Amino acid sequence: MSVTEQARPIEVNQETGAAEAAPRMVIRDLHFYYGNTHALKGINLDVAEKRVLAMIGPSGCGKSTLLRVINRMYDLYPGQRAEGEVMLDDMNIVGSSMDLNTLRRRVGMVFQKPTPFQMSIYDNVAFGVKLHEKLSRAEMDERVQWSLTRAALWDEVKDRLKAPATGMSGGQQQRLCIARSIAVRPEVLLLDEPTSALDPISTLKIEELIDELKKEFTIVIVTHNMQQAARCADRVAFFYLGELVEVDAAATMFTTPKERRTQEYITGRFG
Ligand SMILES: Nc1ncnc2c1ncn2[C@@H]1O[C@H](COP(=O)(O)OP(=O)(O)OP(=O)(O)O)[C@@H](O)[C@H]1O
Repeated sequence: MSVTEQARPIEVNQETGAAEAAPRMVIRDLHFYYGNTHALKGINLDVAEKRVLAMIGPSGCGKSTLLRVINRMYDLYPGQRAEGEVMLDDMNIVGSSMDLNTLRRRVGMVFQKPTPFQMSIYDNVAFGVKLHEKLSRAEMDERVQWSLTRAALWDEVKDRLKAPATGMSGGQQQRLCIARSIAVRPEVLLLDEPTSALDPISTLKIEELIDELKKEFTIVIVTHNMQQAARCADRVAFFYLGELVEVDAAATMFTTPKERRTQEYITGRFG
């Protein structure tokens, strides 16, 4: 039996005995190298469907690297390589069998700093959709509205869809980037410190949005903010020096972590 097959059974919560959500993505024995730097060391992790998984850990522990592997962004850089499995259905993202266009449609990514394109609000959202689908004008209008509504932005921008996206506030730009990502209807949404450049009110809006989005999408968020992880995540994974130290339900992780290093990190003793 392969390691992937072993991972398939639905997890059971040890305390309640209830079945957890089935894994949408299954990561097995994943290693990543930047040249000679061994940045991820044998990661095993299930990402449950329509749940929020937060990845936490001190700077340099490999959180962003893991997101980059899931989206195969390292493909562009010679000298960077991944070994192991990141299974989405029966496709290994790390292998070259999944074509990059398909991967980008199925797995969306939002970065730390808002990165709107130099085009109108409407075109920002429609851009990725045009690459993957042939929609009529009316269908595209509907998709743009659907995405902006889900990103909690529609009411703020519906009267200025043709205005340049660069004229929006930082918080609005970040919600636009989320709208752009979900417009292609990905299965998994990766958020790399999505609120670190935002003010508290915009941060709160994005956190509320994450709570809504998980009804339809599987979400992985990297955050340095423990309160944010506690507020948004169903499960939390703690990384240290390229290893996954511990993963558990958010409530358990922040009250009774099993490992001393986790305890020290979440109580602010290092990192
Ligand atoms: N382009 C690169 N070339 C070489 N080493 C890199 C590169 N990017 C990251 N690393 C190394 O890989 C390790 C993991 O880095 P990564 O950026 O994934 O950490 P992180 O946990 O996301 O950190 P942060 O919280 O500061 O963003 C670190 O040791 C880092 O120095």
